[in-house]
Amino acid sequence: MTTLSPSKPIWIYDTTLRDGAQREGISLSLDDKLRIARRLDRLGIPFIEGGWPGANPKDVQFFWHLKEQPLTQAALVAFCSTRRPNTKAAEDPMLQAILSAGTEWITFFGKSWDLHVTEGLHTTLEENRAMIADTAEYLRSQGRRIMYDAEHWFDGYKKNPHYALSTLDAAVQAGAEWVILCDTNGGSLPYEINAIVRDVQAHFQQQQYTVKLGIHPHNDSDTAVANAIAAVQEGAQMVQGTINGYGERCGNVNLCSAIPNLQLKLGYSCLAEEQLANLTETSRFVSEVVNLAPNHHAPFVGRSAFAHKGGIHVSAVARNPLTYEHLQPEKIGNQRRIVVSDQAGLSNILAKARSFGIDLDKQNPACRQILDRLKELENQGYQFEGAEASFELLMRSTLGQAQSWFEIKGFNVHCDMGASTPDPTMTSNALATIKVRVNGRDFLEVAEGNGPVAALDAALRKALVKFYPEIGSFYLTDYKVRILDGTAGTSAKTRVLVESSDGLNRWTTVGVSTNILDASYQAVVEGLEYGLLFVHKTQEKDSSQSVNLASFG
Ligand SMILES: CC(=O)SCCNC(=O)CCNC(=O)[C@H](O)C(C)(C)COP(=O)(O)OP(=O)(O)OC[C@H]1O[C@@H](n2cnc3c(N)ncnc32)[C@H](O)[C@@H]1OP(=O)(O)O
Ligand SMILES: CC(=O)C(=O)O
Repeated sequence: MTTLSPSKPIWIYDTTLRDGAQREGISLSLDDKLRIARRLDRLGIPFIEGGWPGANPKDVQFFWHLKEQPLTQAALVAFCSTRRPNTKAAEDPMLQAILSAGTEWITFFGKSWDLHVTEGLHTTLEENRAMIADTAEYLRSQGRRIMYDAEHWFDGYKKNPHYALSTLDAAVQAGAEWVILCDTNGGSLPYEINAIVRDVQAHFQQQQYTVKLGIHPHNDSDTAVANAIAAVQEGAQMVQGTINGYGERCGNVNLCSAIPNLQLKLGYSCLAEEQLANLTETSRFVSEVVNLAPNHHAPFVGRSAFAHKGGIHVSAVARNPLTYEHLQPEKIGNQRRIVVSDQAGLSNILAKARSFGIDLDKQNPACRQILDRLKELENQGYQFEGAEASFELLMRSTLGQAQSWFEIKGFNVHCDMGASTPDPTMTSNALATIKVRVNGRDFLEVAEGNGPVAALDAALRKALVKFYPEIGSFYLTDYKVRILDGTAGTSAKTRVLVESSDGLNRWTTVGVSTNILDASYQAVVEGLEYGLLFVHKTQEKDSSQSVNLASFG
């Protein structure tokens, strides 16, 4: 079991695999669930809720897999509801399925709000209390440890505090070790959380309960993180939430924000310090597995969370990062980024040069030339913040450091779009001819493609791969087109962003023209040039390292 520092421990309970999977657009396979569980286990999350065994075959298999090959640190938790009204807990098939999952811990949820009891469950207030107590007692009698999720706690308490508190009494007196107050509809604001958690603490003290308290906020009012913090400040010791805030409707509390706020700002202990530095990677891993694009602007873990764009900011951050950063990005495994755009100043150029391994000094007049060229091109429609490879090529060419790998002497693309009903078996409808000069000699190449850009790209590679075999491993991973002046109709200027890869690294280049083919051509050519530059830079670095090592040998 995970051990936390004794100073102000907060138990993090992850429900990405259950409540997170209730988000529209997420559909996890068994393998996805297992991969996420193991990653959260490595991160040191103490409680991982795996799902609702019995609700679907996948969740049954998930618990079965983890029974065979258990997690190493975390306690795996099975989730379910109370028994059905007017039945016996021992005869409830759903509770039998939960027990078969074989976990030490079980979380079950019950109704706190009288409206839900009478209108949702269609039963009496008394029977609902009995359902809670019987479920806890039965699961306890089977040797399990119990957490009780008080569904709709805050709404229920606001409407009928006396009845709501009596449902908690039922759970605690029947042996629940934790009571978790759920803001199920996500409508509460932090001041309400403060006041209500304080009332619950007072009630528990009066009853001399030793049960521990947790919070499970949803984000419908965009205050889930603030609500979790408010509850913790009133004495809650557990936060139930999800990675990246995934969850039904607007999501659950985002653990990637709650954890660093609690730990780095308020001095609570949620994760081991060295594990906190894996939070960014975990956030991105989970977004990859659930197949949702990461939110670049997410606080703490987003790609842009520490990205500086304005020249004034970059200049100050270069002197002292505290000027525009609320904490050190490395603490949660993120990193500072400097973005180049028409909002840049010389400081952005210098910072970028450093990151490219280019030795550049503010006194060098080329520095201002690069900045002016950047602003002029951005004014024409280029966008370098999303195309850093093109910016490195621009910088090197202004500094006279560009290597001439090849020169395009001309190209021609022919598209055959004549057929009124396209033949689905036809893989090619475009033909590109290109003349390229390499090492002082001209070469003519022809290639087909299923579109003009594909044909041009194929012809170019065919001409170059003889000289630069590494080009054989480059491929296009993304192609984006944006119309820059929408009112100009089909004669509008277009910006094309091309992302290329060598299987390990990715880089993006940009082209702008009123002719979409010309814009694509610029971006594709720069993609190949940058790929060659990158491969050669890496080889030089590797060989200089081996020379250094040899000199130590
Ligand atoms: C706040 C939360 O996030 S709670 C978790 C919500 N998550 C899910 O619902 C996902 C998993 N759910 C499921 O797979 C299914 O809904 C199941 C297997 C649980 C139940 O399926 P079904 O038997 O077909 O019932 P259905 O989904 O239509 O309705 C839910 C039933 O649970 C009952 N129920 C709701 N809350 C509770 C509770 N706390 N205790 C006992 N029963 C409850 C409802 O009254 C309803 O009963 P009814 O069938 O007698 O009308
Ligand atoms: C239990 C739960 O997920 C909720 O009330 O939101």
